[in-house]
Amino acid sequence: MSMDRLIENIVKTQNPSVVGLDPKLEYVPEFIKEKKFKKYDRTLKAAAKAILEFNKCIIDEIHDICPAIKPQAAYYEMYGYEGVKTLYKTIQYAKEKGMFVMTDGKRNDIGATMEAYAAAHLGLTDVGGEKIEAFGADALTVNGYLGSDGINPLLEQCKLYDKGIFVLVKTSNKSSGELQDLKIGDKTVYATMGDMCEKWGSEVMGKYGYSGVGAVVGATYPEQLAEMRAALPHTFFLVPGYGAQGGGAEGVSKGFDKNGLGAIVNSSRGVMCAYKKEECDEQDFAKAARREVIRMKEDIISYLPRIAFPD
Ligand SMILES: O=c1ccn([C@@H]2O[C@H](COP(=O)(O)O)[C@@H](O)[C@H]2O)c(=O)[nH]1
Repeated sequence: MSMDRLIENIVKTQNPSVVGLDPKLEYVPEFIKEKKFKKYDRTLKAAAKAILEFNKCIIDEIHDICPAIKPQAAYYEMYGYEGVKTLYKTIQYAKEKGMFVMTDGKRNDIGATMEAYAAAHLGLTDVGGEKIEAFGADALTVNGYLGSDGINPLLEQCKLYDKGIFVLVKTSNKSSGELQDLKIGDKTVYATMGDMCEKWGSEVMGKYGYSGVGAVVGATYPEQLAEMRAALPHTFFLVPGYGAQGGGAEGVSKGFDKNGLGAIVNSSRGVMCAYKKEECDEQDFAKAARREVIRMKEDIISYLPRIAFPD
């Protein structure tokens, strides 16, 4: 199962964190932008090329110490088809370097449309009998609130092509409680969605005790992370909200199990913009990203047992 590959990368790097590549053009150093503007003018193509160079430089610096990247599709779609091409190239580049790639697309729709999303992001697209990889991520974030019809097509692709999904359970944003904290009987909506993840995941169990169906639980809600960790023993957590959104290492430690596994913590702006925070030479942006990945890893693992495969 793809979550096994993620776990193996985490154990190898001893790092339970993922770098979010959400590259707004304003995060890209001037020297890269100027080079691309000179060649392509101020066009979407120039922006997309600048972002690709930015991403590749960061991946080159971190792939040996970081298990995964999480490109957020919105930041590529905003640059049109050129941006989408950069998303594809970023995914392929990171995979070539051995990183696990989770595309943050938060997709969902009715079953028939979901089959198309599943083929696009996780499986293969049928072109007159030829099966072709469209984007080729290892995992995709999804919205489970349409129920099983929207999840089953993804599970099919997960089984066929060794892929995974992360379902929104308790999101990191301030207003997440407006709906997710409401009660259905004596259970919250997010806990109900968590239970559904365990059920969906039972079809795609991996060898380390976690299934191919993960859950998104925000770093900004440590109590709920602890509650979900106890309630969902087979569900791996993607934990966004560390750093820029205020989540901290002690809080996120509640999402981990006794082997230091069970969760991976995301930081996007914190890593991409580390060079701005450090106020170092912008030519050093990728090295600053590496320093931030190391700082974040040390911060998180200081609250965890040594990361190891389960007995
Ligand atoms: O509940 C959620 C789900 C997804 N996200 C995404 O994670 C990153 C966070 O970026 P930072 O810069 O580290 O704050 C971003 O892609 C969000 O779309 C989330 O924040 N919360």
